[in-house]
Amino acid sequence: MKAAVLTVQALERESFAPFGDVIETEAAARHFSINEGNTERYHDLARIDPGAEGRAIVSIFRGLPRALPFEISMMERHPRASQAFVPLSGRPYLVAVAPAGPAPRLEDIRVYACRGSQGVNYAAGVWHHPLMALDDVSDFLVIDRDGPGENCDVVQLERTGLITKPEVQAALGGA
Ligand SMILES: NC(=O)N[C@@H](O)C(=O)O
Ligand code: NI
Repeated sequence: MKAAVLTVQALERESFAPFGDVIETEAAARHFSINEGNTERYHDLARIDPGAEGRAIVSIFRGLPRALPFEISMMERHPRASQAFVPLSGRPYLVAVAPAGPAPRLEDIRVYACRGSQGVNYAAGVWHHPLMALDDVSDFLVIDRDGPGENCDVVQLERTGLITKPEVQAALGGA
């Protein structure tokens, strides 16, 4: 069956809330001045959850750019813990997510175009596609879990979806 073209939307806090957190200054519920006024603290932006017996770890993922159009044919989840991606290279990237729970169908998937100033934190169990960098090799600071037990389930989609360049450009505002 031919892959269906997926709608791409701009990442913002409210619409992403069912899947986790957006890590950006605009998403801060609280921010306040520290260091004698030299620094503004955008406070508590994401719920980092290493799960029972887990330890939160910090890594850097160096992702090769995905060529567009890109076919979404699988999704994964980390049932035991959250996983956060914060872009370090300042470039846009893509996120595809579906609610935690049963294996996602194509119609359950939401695709977001993320600016290089926006990070995401997937709540534990939220289905997502592995890192989708765009345009050039890009680094991401990743906060997720180390610990006992398997923490990555993968599913193949019965119907695949296509992420196209026009959809991505429209969501990024032509950026
Ligand atoms: N495998 C791995 O650590 N990366 C994925 O979890 C991902 O979401 O990119
Ligand atoms: Ni992951």
